[in-house]
Amino acid sequence: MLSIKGLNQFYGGSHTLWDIDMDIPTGSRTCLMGRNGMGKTTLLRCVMGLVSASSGSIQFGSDDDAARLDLRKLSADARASHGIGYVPQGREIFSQLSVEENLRMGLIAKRERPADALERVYTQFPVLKQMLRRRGGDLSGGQQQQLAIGRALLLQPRLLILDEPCEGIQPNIVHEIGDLLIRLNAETGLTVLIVEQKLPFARRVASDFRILDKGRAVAAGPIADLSDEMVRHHLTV
Ligand SMILES: Nc1ncnc2c1ncn2[C@@H]1O[C@H](COP(=O)(O)OP(=O)(O)OP(=O)(O)O)[C@@H](O)[C@H]1O
Repeated sequence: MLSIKGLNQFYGGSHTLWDIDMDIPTGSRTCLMGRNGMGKTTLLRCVMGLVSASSGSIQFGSDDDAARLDLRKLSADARASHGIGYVPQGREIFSQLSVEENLRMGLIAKRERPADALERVYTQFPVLKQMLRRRGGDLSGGQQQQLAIGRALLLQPRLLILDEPCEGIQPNIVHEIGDLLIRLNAETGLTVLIVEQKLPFARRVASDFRILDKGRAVAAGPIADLSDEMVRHHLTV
């Protein structure tokens, strides 16, 4: 679904991502892990076109898709409309806009009737329907996260990328978000790429893991192969 090869990225003179090779299989729920500051958000932002890579390739499309897209040639907007949904770290809800207005911001590139797309999201997140007129800033952290995920799902992505969606959210909502990702993946085949530092969540929700350490991809495999040794070496603070 996503194939990254030889990717390097710099912030000014600071070399942040080093020769990253990483495959995200179609239909997987892959958890990108690593300690703080190791480059996880930067890698997601390279995929979304929000920071530019200095070299390497990022290909997107089904594994048997002859017409795979070279994402580095597309603008950030075009990447979203080609089927990549993104829930950024910190959610980026417009706090002065209503829930409905926040959702409509996700529909800008949509050809389908907005009402149908919105109804689909309300079915997945009934709490959003009850709160349509509330301001985004008045929602709890968990409700804001559901709003951010709902907004990303409006364009019916094939790949959903989430950056630490459970940060600052109460445990029962964290559990619900995990259930939602598992259900969407099972029912619609949505491929999920998630940055998450909480091990129990990763072990419950992910099918696969990838680890970044000091800007390098150092370990990968099915989540069942994530060993205590890898955790100690690359993840424990
Ligand atoms: N806009 C920026 N300009 C300069 N340096 C940056 C910028 N954003 C991040 N960095 C640096 O790049 C490195 C990787 O940061 P990044 O946020 O990608 O890591 P991360 O693994 O997502 O960390 P966290 O878990 O804390 O979000 C860090 O050293 C960080 O300080």
